Amino acid sequence: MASVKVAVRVRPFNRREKDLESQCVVRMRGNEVVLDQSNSSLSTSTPRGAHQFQHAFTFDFAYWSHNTTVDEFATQSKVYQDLGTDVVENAFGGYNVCVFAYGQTGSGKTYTMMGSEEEDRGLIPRICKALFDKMNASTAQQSGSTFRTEVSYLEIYNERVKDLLQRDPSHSLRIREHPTTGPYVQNLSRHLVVNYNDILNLMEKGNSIRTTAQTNMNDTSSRSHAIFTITFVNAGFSEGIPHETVSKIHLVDLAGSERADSTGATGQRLKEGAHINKSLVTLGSVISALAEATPGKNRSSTKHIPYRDSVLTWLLKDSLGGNSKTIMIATISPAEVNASETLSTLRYANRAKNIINKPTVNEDPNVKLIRDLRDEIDRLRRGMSLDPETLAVVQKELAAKEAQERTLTEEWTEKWKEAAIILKEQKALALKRTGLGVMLDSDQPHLVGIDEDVLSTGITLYHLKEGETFIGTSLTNPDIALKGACLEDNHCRIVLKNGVATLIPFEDALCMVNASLITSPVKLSQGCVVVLGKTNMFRYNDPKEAASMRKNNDFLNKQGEDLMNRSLLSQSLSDLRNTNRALTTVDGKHHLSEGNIKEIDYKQSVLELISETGVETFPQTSSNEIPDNEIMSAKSNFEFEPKESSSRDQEKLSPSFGANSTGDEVDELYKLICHQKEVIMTCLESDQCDIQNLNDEIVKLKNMQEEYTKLEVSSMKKLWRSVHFTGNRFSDDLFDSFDEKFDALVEQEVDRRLFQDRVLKSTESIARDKELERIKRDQQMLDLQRHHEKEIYLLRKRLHEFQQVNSESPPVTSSQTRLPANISIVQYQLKNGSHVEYKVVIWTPEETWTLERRFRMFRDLHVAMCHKYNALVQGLGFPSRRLFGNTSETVAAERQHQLESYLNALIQKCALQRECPLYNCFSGYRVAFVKFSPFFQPP
Ligand SMILES: Nc1ncnc2c1ncn2[C@@H]1O[C@H](COP(=O)(O)OP(=O)(O)OP(=O)(O)O)[C@@H](O)[C@H]1O
Repeated sequence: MASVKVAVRVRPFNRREKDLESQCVVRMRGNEVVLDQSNSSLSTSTPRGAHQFQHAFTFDFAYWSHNTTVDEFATQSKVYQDLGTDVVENAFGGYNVCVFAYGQTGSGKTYTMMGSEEEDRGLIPRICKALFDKMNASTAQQSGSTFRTEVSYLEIYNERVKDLLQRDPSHSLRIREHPTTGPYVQNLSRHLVVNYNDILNLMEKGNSIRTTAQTNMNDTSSRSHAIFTITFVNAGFSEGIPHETVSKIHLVDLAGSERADSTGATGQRLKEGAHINKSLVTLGSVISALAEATPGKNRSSTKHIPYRDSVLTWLLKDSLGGNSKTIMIATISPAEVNASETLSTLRYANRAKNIINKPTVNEDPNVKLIRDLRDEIDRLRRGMSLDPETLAVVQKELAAKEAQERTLTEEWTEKWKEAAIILKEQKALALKRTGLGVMLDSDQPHLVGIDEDVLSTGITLYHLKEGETFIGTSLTNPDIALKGACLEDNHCRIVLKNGVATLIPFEDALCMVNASLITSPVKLSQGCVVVLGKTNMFRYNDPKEAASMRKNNDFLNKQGEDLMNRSLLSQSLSDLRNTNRALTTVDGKHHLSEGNIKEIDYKQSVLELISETGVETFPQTSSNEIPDNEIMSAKSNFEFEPKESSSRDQEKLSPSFGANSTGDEVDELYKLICHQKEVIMTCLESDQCDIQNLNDEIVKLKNMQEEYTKLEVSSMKKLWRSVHFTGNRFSDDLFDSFDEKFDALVEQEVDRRLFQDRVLKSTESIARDKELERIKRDQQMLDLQRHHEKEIYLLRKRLHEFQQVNSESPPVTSSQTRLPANISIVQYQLKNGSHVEYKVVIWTPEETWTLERRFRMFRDLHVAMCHKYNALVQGLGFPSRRLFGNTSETVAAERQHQLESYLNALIQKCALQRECPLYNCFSGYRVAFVKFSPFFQPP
């Protein structure tokens, strides 16, 4: 049994409270919180009278974060030390934990739970960091424990549950109740995380989706309850006894309780507020009901707990009065204006102190059974020495228990080992999104399967073990089981030692590394291509070697040629086996040349294609050439072993084979291909080359070329078949015809590659030119815009001077007052590595001055303006608050534009208001701006 721990935190005055010159009515003495409340600050229900009320409450912790000047000031770090460290300890101990922040809107819940900038991080990121630090320390000490951490993040908005970590969080999820583990959200995504950064990224992603809005009380008010859940598994052996615990850590940032009048909510905001209040009222009822329930008695029979009355309480059922160690943080405002809401929060928190939970260690049931059996065995062993009469019975029982314990331990150990391997591999693997693509990466040496089967759709990644990894067919039960042509049962092994992988082929096994046949051990290096048998192709990756090569620019010099060979994955698989001869190096660059391609034994692949029909083919040779004597022997085979033939087959053997309809089709197609190439070249050479159009034409050409190859191969197949089935003489005509077709195919292939090379180069240069052109155009536009802005102001200045000289000139109309200045944010800079400062230039007809302002100052300006000009400023698109990444380049660049537009829109809108110091301003701009807001005070 453990009661809910309750902490109270008071925040600094916010701008509204400062503007109202509110008094601080909260005091703290140790863990006691005192609220001094005069009748003026009481709610309307309080009786009138000139009394001063004092309310004192004692909590487990009281945090004074109102002003930094006093010693008791509680920082984010202090709050973490008191509350967060316990959360981490309990998670490691296998307990469920829940931390939730409750309080009036704008009282500091999100600040306490999430925090903001690096040094101001709140409880959730600090807990996550400590959790991983502890896991890493435990792994470094080789404690034998393995960990698995998963996170999920949801929000309850208008009583609907949304997944904050899904691409499309618009749908709402259903809540179900498991008979033993309690309520859960069906289909909520769970994400495996292996380090702190993974968690931060997910948190940032969720926070950016979370529903927030601006209210009078808070410029980024959370309009939903958010539950960040970490599921943490800790498994391993200690002193020969297995242990496995699972703990759930719920970190909850509730939406704020609010009064419609103080938040200024209407429409959607009012509806949200009603839902928020409803669930918080239910939370209050649950807390009251639990607090009133007598500890020790069966609560459900004595008091109904209305968990199901709201989604929030239903989901937090276990955390309130159930299996969890729970902490409540009540956040309050120090101001007199909020005294009645502060009192209600303190009463709420005071009640929560009385909730008694029943936390238990969430141990794997099998592990628990093993431990119980061990205790039982120890007890039986002790009994053996004491009572010789019952010895036989005890011995029998002991043997049975020991056997049961052994089996269970073995089973668990197996499961644990497997889980540890999977976890290790999962740790090594990372799935990253890169633009439209998804990149599967690993930090261990591995082979990536390149499947020759066009129907295969997945990617296979094989990690290499330290030591030996055997590769063969499934018959020998190797580490990597493959199938395919020319694969030996025991094909090869890869030895990984001190980060170096060596491929050792078994006798007669067909293994190639970078297209060279290997018969003795070969060291594998980053990017090399391994072919095992005829159809299994892999790329070897060694992430450490790749990193060091990247660092030393090795891939640009020393191993240039080798790496180019490796990059031949873009070539067809048959070619890849012959890459050594497919390229020549001239001036360090690689070129495909006709001669080289002739050397690629293209004939070999065509022969392979033909052989698919089951027709005898020329035997293969290691040099991939077809020696004349082999052809002669094939010829004689056909001559001396005649086979029966049909008259249809006979027809096909006609010497005029090349002139049949297929031949015409081929010729026609060839012409079309030539024409298509013309089309593409014309498109490339034109100034208006449209890339999309070009791509379509290239696809057409590719299809034609494929069709051409297909037709040629099929005509050759027919030829072969006719020779085979008729047993006819292998005439010189036929042989020439066959040879001719080979040549045509080879020529076509050479042509295709040269053309492809040419198109590629032209496309790249077009794309580059277009990009440069675009950048130049943008720059010119920008310069022009700046120039115009300057000119407009000079003209306005002259107009103004003219008006002053000529006092009879007509008064300025309000439409002329619209733009008293123009504001540009010309650059931003990272200061002291901790925050970004934006350089703001204010151009007025009189003068120009420059300011350096950080984001926080813009926000203060916005809050002040909202307060002063209200609805006018609300919709101006002030950039939303980011919890993390404020110092990142992307966020700063994005904000630069947003803030610039915001400032210009702000002065445009406000300058039209009579009460605004910029209204009808035609001189003394600087003074008017400073009066408008101290933000514009020149340095
Ligand atoms: N302890 C604190 N120290 C400094 N600033 C604080 C503190 N607590 C809150 N603030 C500031 O007060 C403002 C409101 O805080 P926050 O957004 O955390 O309130 P909230 O209770 O989460 O509000 P809501 O319920 O509307 O979401 C923020 O600008 C925040 O930076």
